[in-house]
Amino acid sequence: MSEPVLSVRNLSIDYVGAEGDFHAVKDVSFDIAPGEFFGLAGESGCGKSTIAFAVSRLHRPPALIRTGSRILVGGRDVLALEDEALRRFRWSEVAMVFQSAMNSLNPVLTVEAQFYDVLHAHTGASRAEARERAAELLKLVDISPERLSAYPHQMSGGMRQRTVIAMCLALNPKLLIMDEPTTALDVVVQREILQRIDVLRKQLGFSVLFITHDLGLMVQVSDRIGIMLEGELVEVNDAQTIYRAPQHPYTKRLWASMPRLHGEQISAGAEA
Ligand SMILES: Nc1ncnc2c1ncn2[C@@H]1O[C@H](COP(=O)(O)OP(=O)(O)OP(=O)(O)O)[C@@H](O)[C@H]1O
Repeated sequence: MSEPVLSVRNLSIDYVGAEGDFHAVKDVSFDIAPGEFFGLAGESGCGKSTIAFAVSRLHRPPALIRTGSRILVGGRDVLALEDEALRRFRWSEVAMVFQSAMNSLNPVLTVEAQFYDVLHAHTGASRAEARERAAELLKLVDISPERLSAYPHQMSGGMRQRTVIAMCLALNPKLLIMDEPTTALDVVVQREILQRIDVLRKQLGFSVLFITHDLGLMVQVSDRIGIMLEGELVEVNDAQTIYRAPQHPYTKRLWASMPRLHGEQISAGAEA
């Protein structure tokens, strides 16, 4: 495999509390290759978001990354980045779409003004340059450039979410992290957005770390999938193996607990 875009090694994260520490992530290691779509699945509370926040260096106390943990992006030690390097790292190397990202747009600014803020701060773009780039980016996510003058409340939830994704792609990041990016949207819109991301990552070459509870959806869009259980990564395999021949008993249990897809018995869960 060529040099990974993301390399997580022995990552352990605690939430430090007065009554003791809670071990949310326990000695987790995995790699994501250039252009790869990597899914992270597991039940609520197993530590998926905690990993996503650490990789973006957005974790805050009481989260504490334990000594010996390593996170490398393009070979650079993310945990050692200081202020200015960290500012450049965010957006340009790793961009993150949050669970409720569509509500993270500023309600009192037009879409154009929000693109300008990001592009001007990171590339020094003028208003005209930012407008041109923003129009290009909106087209990538199937939004007409006419929407540049819209305010967030004038767009549907799906359109707002696609706008956030377009903003995340503004500086050509190597890695796009999506933590339940479409959970609040209806199923058809969810799938359309993920299919669009899939086309874009093939076109633009970025990698994706995708987090969701929906294992069925994850299998459809991911190349490889990691399964987490209570802070540990218990299985990493290609998506088809996770679906057809899961190795870990917990992966089998996850399938068994899921509703059947298209009326078809999910063989993996059924055999478990
Ligand atoms: N700020 C915090 N303080 C204390 N414990 C926390 C904090 N944030 C998360 N946790 C705990 O850490 C564990 C992992 O949480 P995390 O949000 O990473 O899980 P998750 O797998 O992403 O869950 P979900 O799918 O529900 O988002 C959970 O048990 C959670 O309660």
